[in-house]
Amino acid sequence: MRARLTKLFRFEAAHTLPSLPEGHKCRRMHGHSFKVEISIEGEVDETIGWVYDHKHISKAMKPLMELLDHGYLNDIEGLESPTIERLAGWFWKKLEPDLPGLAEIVIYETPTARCSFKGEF
Ligand SMILES: Nc1nc2c(c(=O)[nH]1)N=C([C@H](O)[C@H](O)COP(=O)(O)OP(=O)(O)OP(=O)(O)O)CN2
Ligand SMILES: [Zn+2]
Repeated sequence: MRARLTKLFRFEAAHTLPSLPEGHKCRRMHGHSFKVEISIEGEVDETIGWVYDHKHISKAMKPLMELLDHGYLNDIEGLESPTIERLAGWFWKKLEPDLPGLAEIVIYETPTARCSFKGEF
């Protein structure tokens, strides 16, 4: 049996989008309550009944959450122009080495806007 396992995280952060045209409201510094869904896929271990302990996802995310939460995203290496697309790619590169079967990352920037990414660079 194969299954997909998803863990949800959230962080608060400020950003600007400096590449946008002069006058665009997103060039002004502002903040979001970001939500991040990390999904892995794999075979379910027949004895234990899980793909792997979702604690592994939390452990891999901990240093990233500490870096991002209440931070200014533009100051973080690789996030100089922090759209949700860029954030999704950034999370993928950071997490892939530690999370076997990483399948999808979804970033919510507002209640109505999200980006999903499956590792296709
Ligand atoms: N493709 C993307 N488009 C936009 C991004 C992004 O990362 N990728 N980001 C932004 C800004 O961060 C902006 O702050 C988002 O806020 P807003 O435009 O107000 O978003 P809403 O979902 O609330 O927009 P409504 O259309 O008013 O519902 C902008 N675009
Ligand atoms: Zn924004």
